[in-house]
Amino acid sequence: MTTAHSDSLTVPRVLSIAGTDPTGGAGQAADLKSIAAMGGYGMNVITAVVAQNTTGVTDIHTPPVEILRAQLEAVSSDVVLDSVKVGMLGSVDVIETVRDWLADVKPPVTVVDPVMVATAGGRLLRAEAETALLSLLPLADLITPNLPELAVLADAPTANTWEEALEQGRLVADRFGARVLVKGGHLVGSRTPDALLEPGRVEPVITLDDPRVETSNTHGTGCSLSSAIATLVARTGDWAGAVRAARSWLRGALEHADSLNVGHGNGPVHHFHHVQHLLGESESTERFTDSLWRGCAGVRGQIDDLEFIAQLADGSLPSETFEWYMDQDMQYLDVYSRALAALAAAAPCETDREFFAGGAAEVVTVESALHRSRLGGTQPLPPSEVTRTYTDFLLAATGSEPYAVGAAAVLPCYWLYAAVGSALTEKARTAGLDPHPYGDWLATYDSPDFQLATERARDIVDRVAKTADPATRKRMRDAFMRACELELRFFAEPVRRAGARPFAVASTHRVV
Ligand SMILES: Nc1ncnc2c1ncn2[C@@H]1O[C@H](COP(=O)(O)OP(=O)(O)O)[C@@H](O)[C@H]1O
Ligand SMILES: Cc1ncc(COP(=O)(O)OP(=O)(O)O)c(N)n1
Repeated sequence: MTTAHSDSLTVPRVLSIAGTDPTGGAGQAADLKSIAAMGGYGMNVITAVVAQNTTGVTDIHTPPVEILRAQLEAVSSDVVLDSVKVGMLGSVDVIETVRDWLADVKPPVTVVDPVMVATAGGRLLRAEAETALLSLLPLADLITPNLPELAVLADAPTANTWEEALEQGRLVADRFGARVLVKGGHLVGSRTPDALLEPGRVEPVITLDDPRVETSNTHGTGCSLSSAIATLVARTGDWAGAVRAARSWLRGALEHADSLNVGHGNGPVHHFHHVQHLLGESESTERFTDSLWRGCAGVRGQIDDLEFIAQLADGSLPSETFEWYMDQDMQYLDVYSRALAALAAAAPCETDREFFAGGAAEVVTVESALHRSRLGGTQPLPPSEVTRTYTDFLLAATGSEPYAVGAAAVLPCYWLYAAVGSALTEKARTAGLDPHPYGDWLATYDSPDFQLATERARDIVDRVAKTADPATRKRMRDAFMRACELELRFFAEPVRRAGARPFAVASTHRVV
């Protein structure tokens, strides 16, 4: 067949004739995504309804050929087809119906992926249909078999080396008078070569060879590649260029496959990895901690609205309420210092170790000094239920959870205090209170040193999140949110308690 393309063909109309995959990684779903990803307009005719997922095929229903013929007729009687990609056919009847339709319609581009077996397991072409498939292949412009399929077409054992694969490819191209894309995805080794062969020609038109992408999420790569080529060649007529561009796109899809988190077996590739940045939340631009900060916006709003915060800002907070808060905060900080020391011990690098060890010491010396000077050397009250819950959580997160989760758990104590410190200082300045009754407390958290420490804590969480697996990132997110909620309760507790019963005033503190 010839390739009739037009330079003005900006959105090629591409028909996929294929089976289904309800998990969306292979077959008709992969074809439509790949066609769209390559800028084509995708359409599809279903050959078989396949019960499959990322772990294998469990059942196949083949609709009557009358409905297949009716689908083919419906689309080709209405739409001009610029390209057709043929995938799973399954049975002799289906093959013959599609073959007769192709012979009748003569699409300008026909790419046949001779689907036989799903890599995850399960036959997709009945054994007795293999011979019938051979009768359809002369209608193809390009055949894209994987190595086991190539062996069936070449009537030979599956190739173990690239040279053997090329030899079989030449034979198949000559036998069917069609281009063959020999694909090395099933070769053992660190590279994945592909070569485009033409009938009557010994040397490949083009050979492309890259290191294998380290991922087990390769479900549907063959379907995706063949429909991408079918789309690109319809636009340009350049087979070698289409193979090169489709392969390069597929490589990106494989590199981003692990980010999808679909299924428990060999998951799909990320067909739209190249446009992810248009969603405004690309992995490359948004910091992990930015998404955490957005996630705790509700809690931050509740903190801002607390009476405790409003009264701290305008200086109207009763001194005994502030002293009770300081008492609990001192107890909290003693534990927080131990949590930071645990992170220092678990830190994977010197920079983190130095940061958390320094933080542990700083909490004891600077912040506790502020508290002690305010409380005048009194013995602490029993910790409130909120204080105990928060400190127990921190010790568990930094003592028994992975380092990444512990680092996320201690971050709110830096970040929320830095935010509250700056906002309150600003409000206090606006209120014109000089001296402010709690000015020394505000200055501690608004100080450049504390703001810088907060930035460094964020950097650490962002860095460890980059290499964390999705499950750990979720635990980091959960730990961060839990700590934010406990911060809210911690800030709310002094006023809530003051309203609940008379205050245990400073005189109840025992002198050290
Ligand atoms: N891990 C991988 N890294 C890079 N390219 C791969 C990888 N696995 C498959 N490919 C490429 O995906 C395409 C389809 O591969 P293949 O596995 O041979 O076909 P099929 O999916 O039909 O079994 C080929 O271009 C192949 O080189
Ligand atoms: C309906 C359907 N068609 C084809 C396949 C095979 O997909 P393929 O892209 O060849 O790759 P694997 O996922 O099998 O490696 C399928 N599974 N389902």
